Amino acid sequence: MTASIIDGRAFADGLGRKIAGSIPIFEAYAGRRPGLAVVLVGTDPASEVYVRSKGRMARKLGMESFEYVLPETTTQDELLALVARLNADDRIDGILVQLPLPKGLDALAVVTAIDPAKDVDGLHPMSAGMLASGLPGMVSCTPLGCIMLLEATLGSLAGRDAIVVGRSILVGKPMAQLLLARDCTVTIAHSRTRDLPGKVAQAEIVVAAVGAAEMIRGEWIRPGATVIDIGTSRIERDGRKTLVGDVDFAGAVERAGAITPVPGGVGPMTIMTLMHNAVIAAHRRVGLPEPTWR
Ligand SMILES: NC(=O)C1=CN([C@@H]2O[C@H](COP(=O)(O)OP(=O)(O)OC[C@H]3O[C@@H](n4cnc5c(N)ncnc54)[C@H](OP(=O)(O)O)[C@@H]3O)[C@@H](O)[C@H]2O)C=CC1
Ligand SMILES: Nc1nc(=O)c2c([nH]1)NC[C@@H]1CN(c3ccc(C(=O)N[C@@H](CCC(=O)O)C(=O)O)cc3)C=[N+]21
Repeated sequence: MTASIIDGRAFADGLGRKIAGSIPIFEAYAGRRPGLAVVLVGTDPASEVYVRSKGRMARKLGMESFEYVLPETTTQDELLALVARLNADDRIDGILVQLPLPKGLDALAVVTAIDPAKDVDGLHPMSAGMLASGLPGMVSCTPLGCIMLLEATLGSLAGRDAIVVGRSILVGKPMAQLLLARDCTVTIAHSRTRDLPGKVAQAEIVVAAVGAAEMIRGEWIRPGATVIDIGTSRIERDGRKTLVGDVDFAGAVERAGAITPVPGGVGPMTIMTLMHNAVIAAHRRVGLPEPTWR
């Protein structure tokens, strides 16, 4: 069996067209465009690329983009002051603080300072609690994009056995919550999990969010399973730098029913679901009914 490839880029393009279509309607009502603020502290080159592409996409869809690049030496108080200013700024509907932060800065304290109504990353404890309670809060972009890809591939997820490898606040935990809310039976694996290969082998849905290049081997995959690869690692292969996922793609593609590639799978969806969340937040903030794009 050779897996079908889940084309995250094409799916993201389609979602982007729908989001762009809703923005003139918002603008006519609110008298402004939805605004997204992205904050980057320090000069990590990969983060700079992502922050720039987020700003570019926001403008392309017709939103207003506010980008803040702060020096590595920024203090906790300075960062909190910026967050407070963004919270108070009515032109801004969504705030994303790119993680990880430089050493010495307390990410949880910064994230907790964000107005939950503007928490487009779904990182605030209030957002996590809303998700766990089944209430309409902001849902972390990456897991949201993965759910959209899974439902587009499989239809209903109800009753399926799913494993999420990784339990971070940004990715693994909200991913597991979203699968649970769609009536999957969910296993959450992490660095202390025993017999990961055996547990992966039972799953009809495998979501990998570890950050370890190709650690999930093709032989582990249950034949016909749907594989969503969130990980992105830059490695050197045959003397060239390449971007690979957490899944051994070449092996898994021989067994899976469907699989996301890296690049071109979850990554482009993450950027688009960030736009999605910013536009949803904008509608909620001005009291407009939320558009439904699915
Ligand atoms: N494509 C995209 O849009 C995005 C990609 N990413 C990528 O996804 C990956 C994960 O990101 P993130 O969740 O933030 O990373 P974290 O480092 O915060 O979390 C990694 C998780 O993997 C677990 N883990 C580590 N080693 C193993 C192992 N050997 N076996 C099983 N589990 C293990 C850790 O377990 P423990 O809790 O026990 O330490 C932890 O829960 C990264 O590569 C990141 O770059 C992230 C966001 C968006
Ligand atoms: N607060 C916060 N929220 C995040 O969502 C967040 C973050 N911090 N820190 C870093 C991770 C990583 N992340 C990615 C986004 C897009 C691609 C992406 O577009 N990848 C392309 C490839 C891009 C390339 O070639 O480098 C793809 O997979 O096709 C990847 C990774 C968001 N993250």
